[in-house]
Amino acid sequence: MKDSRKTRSAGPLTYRGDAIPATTTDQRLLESRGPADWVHTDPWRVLRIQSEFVEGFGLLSEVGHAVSVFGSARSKPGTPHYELSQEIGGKLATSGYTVITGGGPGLMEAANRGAQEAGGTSIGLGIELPFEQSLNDHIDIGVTFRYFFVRKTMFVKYSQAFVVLPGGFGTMDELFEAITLVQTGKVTRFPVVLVGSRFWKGLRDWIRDSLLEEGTISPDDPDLMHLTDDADEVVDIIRKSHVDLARREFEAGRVADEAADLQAAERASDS
Ligand SMILES: C/C(=C\CNc1ncnc2c1ncn2[C@@H]1O[C@H](COP(=O)(O)O)[C@@H](O)[C@H]1O)CO
Repeated sequence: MKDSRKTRSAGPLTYRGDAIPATTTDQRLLESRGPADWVHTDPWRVLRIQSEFVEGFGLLSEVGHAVSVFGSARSKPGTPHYELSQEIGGKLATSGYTVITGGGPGLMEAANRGAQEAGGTSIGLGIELPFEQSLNDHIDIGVTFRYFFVRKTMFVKYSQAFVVLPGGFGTMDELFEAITLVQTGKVTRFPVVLVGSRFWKGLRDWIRDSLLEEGTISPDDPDLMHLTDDADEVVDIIRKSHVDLARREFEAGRVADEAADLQAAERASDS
């Protein structure tokens, strides 16, 4: 027999008779303005962190093959490193790679600028900092993160390679995070290319003379980083590794559309 009591739906829920709440969910949402201190609690932060992942994945998941370029926020236009970063951004773009940077000034801006001027896609993953700062003017797609660790996940997840130009603590942090992920096998798919042999020589020597000597790294570990001064070589290293990876994946039968990926990588390598 049909239930003749009054009925109320609340989303997927159905209430009948005395079970019907006095107010609707919307009414409660719109009317209540209780204490606001809960927005500064960790459970709320977890939701904000989650929403940053959602925004980042949503924005970047349809971006094609990409390379992240890191380097000093302080280098000025017209300096040799700025020009080299701009050239690298341009060459990556003409080779079909989207260029991703931290979206800030200096060598990030230079790489975005090079990519944009070459007609490629230029992405900036900015970070909220204690001082006022906006994304640089050479970005086609940008997002600003609250949390460094969420932003770092985006660089690694959506890049085919890391290119690291001279920089300060921020750049070192990005370099060593990438190298640690490669060393520990958390990522297997990308080369880390250091650009600027004069700048990086001291670090390379220290890695060999101190870390290797002390046995705190393995003999092969110094080779996890490529070193060059040449924009064309940066692109060559990345393409070769991309083709090798696509071939390995294809041979392992891992991804259904890897054949198309391999062809694309080989085409890029031939161009
Ligand atoms: C110092 C100034 C602005 C800083 N603005 C930044 N915006 C975006 N990303 C940044 C910024 N500063 C550091 N980063 C990240 O670290 C790397 C550069 O840091 P470094 O210490 O300068 O080497 C860079 O790759 C970013 O991802 C005002 O000019």
